[in-house]
Amino acid sequence: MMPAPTPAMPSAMSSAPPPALSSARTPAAGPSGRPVPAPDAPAIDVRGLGKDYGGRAVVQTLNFQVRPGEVFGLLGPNGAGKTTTILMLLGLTEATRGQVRVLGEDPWRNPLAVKRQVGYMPDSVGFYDHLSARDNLRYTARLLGIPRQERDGRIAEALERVGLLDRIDQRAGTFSHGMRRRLGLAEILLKRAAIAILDEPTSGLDPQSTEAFLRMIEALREDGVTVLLSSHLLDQMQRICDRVALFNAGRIALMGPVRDLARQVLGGHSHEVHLHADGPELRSVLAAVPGVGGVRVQGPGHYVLQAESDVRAQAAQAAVLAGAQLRDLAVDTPSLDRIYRQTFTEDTPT
Ligand SMILES: Nc1ncnc2c1ncn2[C@@H]1O[C@H](COP(=O)(O)OP(=O)(O)OP(=O)(O)O)[C@@H](O)[C@H]1O
Repeated sequence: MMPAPTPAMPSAMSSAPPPALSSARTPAAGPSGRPVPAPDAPAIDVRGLGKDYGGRAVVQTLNFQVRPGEVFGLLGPNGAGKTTTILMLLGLTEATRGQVRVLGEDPWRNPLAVKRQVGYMPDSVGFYDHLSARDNLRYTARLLGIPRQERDGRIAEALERVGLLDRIDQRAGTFSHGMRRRLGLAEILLKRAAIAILDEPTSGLDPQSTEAFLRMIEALREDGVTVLLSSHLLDQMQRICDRVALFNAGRIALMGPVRDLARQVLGGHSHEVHLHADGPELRSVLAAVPGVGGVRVQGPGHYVLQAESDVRAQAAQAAVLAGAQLRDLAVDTPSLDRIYRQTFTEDTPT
């Protein structure tokens, strides 16, 4: 493969075989003789997974499943254990405990079977700097065994999708950080991987490049690719992830769709409506608006409504009918950053 700064794939397994995962496979065998994953099996199935370095658990005991076609985010601060988890999913480092199946395969026992179907973009993408984008991808295409007559067409298609077709003959060594990331994604597209694993995909990108990259990840989802990504940029990822696992100190502290996490952490509500109005005491009027679960007064004439949905219109109408003069109205759906901060300041794991 290309000279990415990642450890080499292990060629043999060195631990006792783990017990079979309960639902990840059907007993049927495919043409290779290997078990074929059931159609409803998770794309990635992680059970009790952990990793120790020097006697210290850097990944504790993870349990999560990623469904086919889902965009799943492993999110948390630097050093939380996200990259170590990804390396275990790829069979690039051996788990100390627990089990992983990627498309029904054990990545430590069958790293090549996993590698065939999984595209990986590491935190720092490595290419042959003296070669053009086209030649870097030709090299990859040869390693992937893509038939010669298909290679150039697929390379052009992949580069077009990441917006690098006009740079096809430019040397990778002259590419900016953002362009290298896009070239990394082109490699995954070239491979037609069923799963894309992206480590910190938008780290170091300016806002415009970040936006472009997020759209490219959304396009992967539209293609039915399962995406697992890691990031410490929680708010950027909140938009594109179907579900997130929030990491803290090697553990998943919260997992689910962002809106569910907001409900869990913010007292059962997913929206806050801020209403500023001059006039009579409005608290009881606003509390009676359908869908409002609670009202707090945050300052003079500043009411905060906790609700299950965006109730701005109903709240404004109720305030005006009660004789108030509306000054400002806004809705706030809590950001992942806020959920994270709130969780870990109130409940800091040891
Ligand atoms: N090969 C190693 N030997 C010893 N400790 C390691 C090794 N690799 C990672 N660690 C430690 O494991 C912990 C988790 O690191 P990891 O890289 O998985 O975190 P991360 O969440 O991906 O953060 P980052 O985004 O900074 O990479 C850190 O404390 C790190 O120092």
